[in-house]
Amino acid sequence: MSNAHPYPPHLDLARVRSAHGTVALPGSKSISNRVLLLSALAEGTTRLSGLLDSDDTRVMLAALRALGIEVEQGARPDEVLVTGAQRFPQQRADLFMGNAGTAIRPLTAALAMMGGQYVLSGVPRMHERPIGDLVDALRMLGARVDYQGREGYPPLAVGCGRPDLSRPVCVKGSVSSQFLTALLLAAPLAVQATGQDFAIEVEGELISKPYVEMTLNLMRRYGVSVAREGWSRFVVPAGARYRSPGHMLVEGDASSASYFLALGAIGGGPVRVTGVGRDSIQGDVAFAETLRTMGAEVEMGPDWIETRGVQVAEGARLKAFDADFNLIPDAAMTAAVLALYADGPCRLRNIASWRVKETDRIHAMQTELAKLGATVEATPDSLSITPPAAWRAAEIGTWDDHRMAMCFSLAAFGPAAVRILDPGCVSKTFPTYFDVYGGLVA
Ligand SMILES: O=C(O)C1=C[C@@H](OP(=O)(O)O)[C@@H](O)[C@H](O)C1
Ligand SMILES: C=C(OP(=O)(O)O)C(=O)O
Repeated sequence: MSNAHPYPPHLDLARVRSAHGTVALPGSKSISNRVLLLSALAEGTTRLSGLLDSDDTRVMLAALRALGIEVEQGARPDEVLVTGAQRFPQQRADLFMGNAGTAIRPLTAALAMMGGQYVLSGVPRMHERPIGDLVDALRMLGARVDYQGREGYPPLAVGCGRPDLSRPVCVKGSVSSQFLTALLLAAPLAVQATGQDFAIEVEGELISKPYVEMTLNLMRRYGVSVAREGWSRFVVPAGARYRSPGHMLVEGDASSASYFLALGAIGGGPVRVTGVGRDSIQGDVAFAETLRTMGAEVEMGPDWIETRGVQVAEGARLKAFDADFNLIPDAAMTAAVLALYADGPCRLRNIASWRVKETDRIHAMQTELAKLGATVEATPDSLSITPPAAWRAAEIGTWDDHRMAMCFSLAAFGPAAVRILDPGCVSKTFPTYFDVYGGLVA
């Protein structure tokens, strides 16, 4: 993992009035880490193009290499060739997963299905992010997974259990959808041994549903079709086995797109992002609809989105909103900062998962928006934001959360000076974010 942060310890944002231009998006984090794992578990070699290069994908790549998977650089810088092994060649490894939920959760499930001697750990915050619901499900199957520190959290030790997939397993879906995603992705590794279908039942409410849809879509491209009954039961067929599709093009990241689409909505525009559009398999493209309800004009093609809007620096306002953001938890942070420019109080509902992500995002967002002069009320699962009557200059803490840094860049359209602390934390998913941002605003 590169620690070469291209940014200084803090960044004083230039006050800006307008935004326009076109951005070719970096690859989707969620798709990149899924297809890296799927390719590693598939028969054959997969050429992955458009892969994201950031902390989250680097920890996944390093883990796969440590597990004995052959990964070669492709002909282009954003291309790798992954040669799959249906089992990981290395039976022992210590794997550092940074703060990447999309790496540690699916890998834990895959390693537990195979058995071996593995340790998975991460940065201190990763050791505060829950994984107990996944571990419970894996143990129910007979896998061996032990906590090395606090019960319910990484670091984890995976041992040699004997997962038995002939009975259904239950997993809770209310804390993170990544636990269900992890079980789905890993199931074909053990289902072959049983000669029977394997059922996963979801207990309680499932959050962040579009990410599960993305998992199913990508599994299909690798030859495994999962049958389902709504969101409560998923059946992986007997004999399921991953086969390389040969080539996979990773879409641009729809969550990263949200910052630029927001720039078009508050800086006049037009701002166009390329790499995601109408044909995307990422739920966060629905953020374009959120912008529409705030008054922005949105156009979409198969693989691009363009926004135009008002100029908030000239005193224009976005329309206030009150909405359920459970389906787009990541892009929802962008909406929270846009509330600074709304014509009335705004509310984000059903976002409890924010509390267990890179930081407690409800608390972090409340703290930093308040510094700028907004009135913010938080509940366990919602945030109400009244735009500032009088803006105040602020040093914005980013809480080691890439999205805090990226979405607060939108505060530069306000009348007060804004300093972003530790802007380098964007390296989790978008190492060059502030350069791209700088190319769009004036
Ligand atoms: O499966 C995925 O790729 C993701 C699922 C979401 O997490 P939750 O299911 O924990 O909300 C999202 O916030 C995360 O950035 C990526
Ligand atoms: C929640 C996020 O990441 P993770 O994949 O680590 O859960 C995120 O990127 O906003």
